[in-house]
Amino acid sequence: MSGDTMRDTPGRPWLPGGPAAQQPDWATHPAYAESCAALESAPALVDPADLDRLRRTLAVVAGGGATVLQLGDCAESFAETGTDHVRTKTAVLHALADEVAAGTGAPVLRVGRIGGQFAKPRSHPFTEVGGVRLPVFRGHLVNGEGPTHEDRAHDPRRMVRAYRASARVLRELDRERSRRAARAPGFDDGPWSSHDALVIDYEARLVRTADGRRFLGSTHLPWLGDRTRAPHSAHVRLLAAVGNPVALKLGPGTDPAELREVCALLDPERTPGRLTLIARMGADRVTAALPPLVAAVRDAGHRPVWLSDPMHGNTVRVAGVKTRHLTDLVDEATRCKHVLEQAGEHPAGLHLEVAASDVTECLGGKVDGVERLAERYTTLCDPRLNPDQTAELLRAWIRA
Ligand SMILES: O=C[C@H](O)[C@H](O)COP(=O)(O)O
Ligand SMILES: C=C(OP(=O)(O)O)C(=O)O
Ligand SMILES: [Mn+2]
Repeated sequence: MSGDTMRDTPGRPWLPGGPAAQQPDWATHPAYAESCAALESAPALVDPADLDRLRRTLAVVAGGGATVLQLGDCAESFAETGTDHVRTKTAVLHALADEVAAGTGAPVLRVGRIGGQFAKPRSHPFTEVGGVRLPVFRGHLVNGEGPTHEDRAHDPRRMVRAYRASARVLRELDRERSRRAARAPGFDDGPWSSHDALVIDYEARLVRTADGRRFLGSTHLPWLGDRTRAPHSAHVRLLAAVGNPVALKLGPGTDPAELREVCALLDPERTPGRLTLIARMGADRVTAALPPLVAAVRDAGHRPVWLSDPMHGNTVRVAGVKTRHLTDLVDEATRCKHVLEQAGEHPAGLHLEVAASDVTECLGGKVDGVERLAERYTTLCDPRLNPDQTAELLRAWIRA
């Protein structure tokens, strides 16, 4: 995106109507209009032909012929979008996916929470740091994590920085996919990008048209979080209007009738590979909460890819620190697998928050006590597994 193009040829935005939860408060910022215009005239970050390719691969997954590993940071950092960072992250994704492929005997589709995972829905708008009340950190697309009012201010210029950071990452993913395709043509296993399509100002201004069809130009596989998937929300209207494969997070409060309504809006033609549903119920709730949802979706004729996110329903505070117990994650992932198998569905894989380095944010494996959490606790938002903990979880899931 060159500066000149950004200013001289403002596009005509397509914007979804409807209420939008969890949005930044920045419409009166002096740089708001200019930042939106910059995005409107910027090229799409993904190729629409790739979106069809990914959808076809997801259709293979939905039919039981492959599994999916979708993982990465809870919140990506602008500071970790250089080529070396991306290569380190994709190397971890491939190493873990290769283990799953060896363990299941089936190909593994590799999807990162990467190349745009810069916006976070939060439980509370404010937080207290050292006795000072500050706006909560909402991801680098919206504000900074520093504990000052200045850093926490919502700044629309960050949308342009997010676009540029995503462009760097996605270019590297494209190169990586081409290298893999040249080495092993056939099953198109990625790595593909995905993120929570949370900030409507950003996402809607990256909607583009190709061959008369709209597509979301910010990522390959956008998902909607558990807090933003209401049937007539701007978020659902946004994803209903674009041709990308799309995903939804489903928490324990998901109502089967409401889910059917959303699935009908997102997947009216029952297109194989269009819809991925990610259960994030909590280890204690998945066995009761998931079966009615599986039945509702299937009875309505959809054939989604079913994934388990065992992270977001199992966050706890231990000695004031946000963490997750690996044992809970194993419990939820394996229970989810059993529920899906009993319902005659393919347990298609896992959606995980994983760091590319040896962090100490979740309890389990070598992180064997609360006192160890402080050693390398570097996440910008939720606690991530390190690669060893992830491998342990994957082995348990494969065995279950
Ligand atoms: O990543 C997901 C959410 O942003 C996160 O779980 C919310 O965390 P919070 O409850 O600390 O706001
Ligand atoms: C916010 C997230 O998840 P959920 O919407 O499931 O809470 C996330 O994946 O980081
Ligand atoms: Mn998270």
